[in-house]
Amino acid sequence: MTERSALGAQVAGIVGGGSMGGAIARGLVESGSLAAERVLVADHGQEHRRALAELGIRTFPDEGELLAEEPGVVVLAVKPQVLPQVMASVAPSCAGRLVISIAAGVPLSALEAALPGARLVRAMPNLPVQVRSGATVLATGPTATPADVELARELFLALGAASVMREDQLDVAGAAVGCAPAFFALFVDALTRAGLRAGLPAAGCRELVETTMRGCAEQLLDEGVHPRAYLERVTSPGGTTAAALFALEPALVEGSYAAVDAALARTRELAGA
Ligand SMILES: NC(=O)C1=CN([C@@H]2O[C@H](COP(=O)(O)OP(=O)(O)OC[C@H]3O[C@@H](n4cnc5c(N)ncnc54)[C@H](OP(=O)(O)O)[C@@H]3O)[C@@H](O)[C@H]2O)C=CC1
Ligand SMILES: O=C(O)[C@@H]1CCC=N1
Repeated sequence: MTERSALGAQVAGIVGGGSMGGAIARGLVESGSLAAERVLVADHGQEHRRALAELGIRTFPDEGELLAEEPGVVVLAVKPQVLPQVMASVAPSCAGRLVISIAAGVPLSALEAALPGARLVRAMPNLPVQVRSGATVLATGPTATPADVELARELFLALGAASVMREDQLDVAGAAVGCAPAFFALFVDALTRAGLRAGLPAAGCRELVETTMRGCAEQLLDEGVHPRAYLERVTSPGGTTAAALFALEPALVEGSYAAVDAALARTRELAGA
């Protein structure tokens, strides 16, 4: 446990136990990175609290009671729209503490203004952190020490991949990678519906698509093969995949560019809100 001892000795207090806060809490506990009693989660929702408490995680109905436990690391995992009021409430307890915000679009400058004296890191994770296959980008301001950055990186490394980048790159990562689980789920759903429409039986159609997606992701990662080279393995000259790609590629490429641009535009709106 030498490499993980810095994280393993911490108490992490997560404010917001919804989709992402809950996924981080579960990931930390289920990976064995933090003992369940070292993970504290505040959430308004009784159902969220009950599900997390089943894992042994200590839960609280609001951020005040959680902060009273003096966690070494505070993770702010509420929606950007409610973050200002949450920060106003936690500011006095966060001075001198490491605070990691995962809120999309809320810049370090806004966090610094709202949380004087806190040591601040921004993180942009994605949903597979819950199964320790997430991808997180971190950005830090002048208030965070090198040890803080290392601890934040260790925390998200326990949940998948984690890298430190500039803050503007973190925003792009949010648009391209933070949102990507929704893009992939949409593609699975669309392909399933296309298969059904063309005559596959409903039972099992989605499973075929999902199993294929998992297998492709494993091959791409395990072999380190470039996506274009992988695609060519499937594509016979004059064959069925070539015909399909001719139809799919323009829409998918254009749609992906437009999706990331739209997410980034919304990120910038939230930053100005
Ligand atoms: N979902 C994702 O894939 C990703 C999300 N993010 C960021 O994570 C943050 C959270 O998003 P997400 O998890 O999707 O949102 P959710 O709405 O699923 O979770 C937020 C939770 O926080 C609770 N909450 C709000 N205020 C408080 C409070 N003062 N005390 C305790 N609990 C509170 C909410 O309860 P209630 O609604 O009842 O008030 C809700 O259950 C956002 O800032 C988002 O930008 C970043 C990357 C990916
Ligand atoms: O939609 C959202 O606000 C969050 C941020 C990144 C992914 N989901």
